[in-house]
Amino acid sequence: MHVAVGVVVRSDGKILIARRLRHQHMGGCWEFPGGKVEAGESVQQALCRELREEVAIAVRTLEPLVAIRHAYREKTVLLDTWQVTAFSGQAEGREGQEIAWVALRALDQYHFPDANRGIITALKRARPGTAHSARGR
Ligand SMILES: Nc1nc2c([nH]c(=O)n2[C@@H]2O[C@H](COP(=O)(O)OP(=O)(O)OP(=O)(O)O)[C@@H](O)[C@H]2O)c(=O)[nH]1
Ligand SMILES: [Mg+2]
Repeated sequence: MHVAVGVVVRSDGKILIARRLRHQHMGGCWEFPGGKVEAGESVQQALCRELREEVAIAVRTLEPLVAIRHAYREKTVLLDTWQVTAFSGQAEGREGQEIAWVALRALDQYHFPDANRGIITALKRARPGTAHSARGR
């Protein structure tokens, strides 16, 4: 399962996380917002759509962070993860989910699915790069 995942970074450096709903896979865990890439969609398009649907933000620029393949007992996911370096809108949990803005060093205090370990490691290593436009992809 190909999943578009967004690490949304605010100007103060804090990162957007959301809490998965009880009935979902990994319910109760915190996540970086995102969702499945649908047929005919690029990963960037999926990411823009999911962030609008789930947390009401419009992506302006993004850059690749890391892709993590992880096998859960029930399924294997490819977390195609992008850093969102500019966006507009006020984040809110559009599906009734809790959201939080947290500092990178505070992420360890939240419980994420096992697959996310590699994302957090990559994030800690990440250096500012060249932002790619979200348009025209
Ligand atoms: N969005 C997101 N999904 C993650 C993360 N970590 C992780 O293991 N996943 C897994 O990736 C899979 C797909 O993500 P999703 O459930 O958000 O997909 P979606 O928004 O299209 O869901 P839907 O089927 O309710 O419409 C889930 O099995 C989820 O548990 C993460 O940080 N963010
Ligand atoms: Mg989702």
